[in-house]
Amino acid sequence: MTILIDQPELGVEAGVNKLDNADNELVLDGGFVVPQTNSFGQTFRDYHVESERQQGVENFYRTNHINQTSDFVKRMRTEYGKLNKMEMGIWECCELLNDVIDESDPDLDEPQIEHLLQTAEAIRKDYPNEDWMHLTGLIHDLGKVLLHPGFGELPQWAVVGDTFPVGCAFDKSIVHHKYFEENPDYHNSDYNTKYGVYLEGCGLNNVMMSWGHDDYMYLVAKGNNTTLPPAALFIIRYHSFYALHKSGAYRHLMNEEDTENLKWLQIFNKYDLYSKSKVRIDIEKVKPYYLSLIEKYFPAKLRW
Ligand SMILES: O[C@H]1[C@H](O)[C@@H](O)[C@H](O)[C@@H](O)[C@H]1O
Ligand SMILES: [Fe+2]
Ligand SMILES: [Fe+2]
Repeated sequence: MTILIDQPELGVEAGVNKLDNADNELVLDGGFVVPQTNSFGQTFRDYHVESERQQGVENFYRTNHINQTSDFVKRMRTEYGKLNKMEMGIWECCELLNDVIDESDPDLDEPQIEHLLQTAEAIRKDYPNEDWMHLTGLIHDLGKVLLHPGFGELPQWAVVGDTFPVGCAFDKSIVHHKYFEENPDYHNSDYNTKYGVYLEGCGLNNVMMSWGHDDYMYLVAKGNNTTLPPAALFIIRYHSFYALHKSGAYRHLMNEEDTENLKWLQIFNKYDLYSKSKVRIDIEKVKPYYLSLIEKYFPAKLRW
């Protein structure tokens, strides 16, 4: 059963379907107003502006780009696909993320649980009837538990940051692309062409993505027989694939189903990205609603 409770104020003005309001803030499909700047007063996803996080984020991408090889991804998918690391419920996992900070993110330095709820609540404001999207917002980053000791305490470069296909050429639109020059796959002629090991229109399901929280959470959701719709699984799996959903690269690998799902991902992305603000959510107040969604779409305990 889904419990309906009042949605707390998110601290944003109600808007209508228009592009700009008087303060030049982007207004999305409903009431959620996109802020112009992140918590640090900078524009979102600016990887070059001088800020307290810039150097750390750039170092992060350097190690990430050097180490994410086709071989590495194969090993990780096999190992973590076993889902034999832990047993726990979805909410338990949200709480585990309480002390995780993401070093790849120039826009956010808050505990992850805040980000999960901010995303979910922002979506709920504009899409009140799509409860599957609310839950997708809540769980999309849960794969970051890979950073925890119980999961082998993987390094940040193997868990967070934007993702990209391995096994074919790294697109120029990928953040800090120059660091791929130190990745062995960059010099491997099987892997460094436009198609690499893939065929035109083969479908993203057949493409190996750099290893991280997206693909892991996808494996967890699928392996535990979630009843969430395919679009939700697509969002979870590719939400960090900015080269695709923001820059339009790698479309030659997509099939028709991917094209349909991509529309939902692009809607989702606005809430994932622009809800990163200092707006606080009263966790205890919204918890009963999310527990009811978890019960609707997941078993009580999952294998991780
Ligand atoms: O730094 C961020 C963060 O790690 C997000 O969770 C991920 O989805 C983004 O793609 C990434 O750029
Ligand atoms: Fe993410
Ligand atoms: Fe996120």
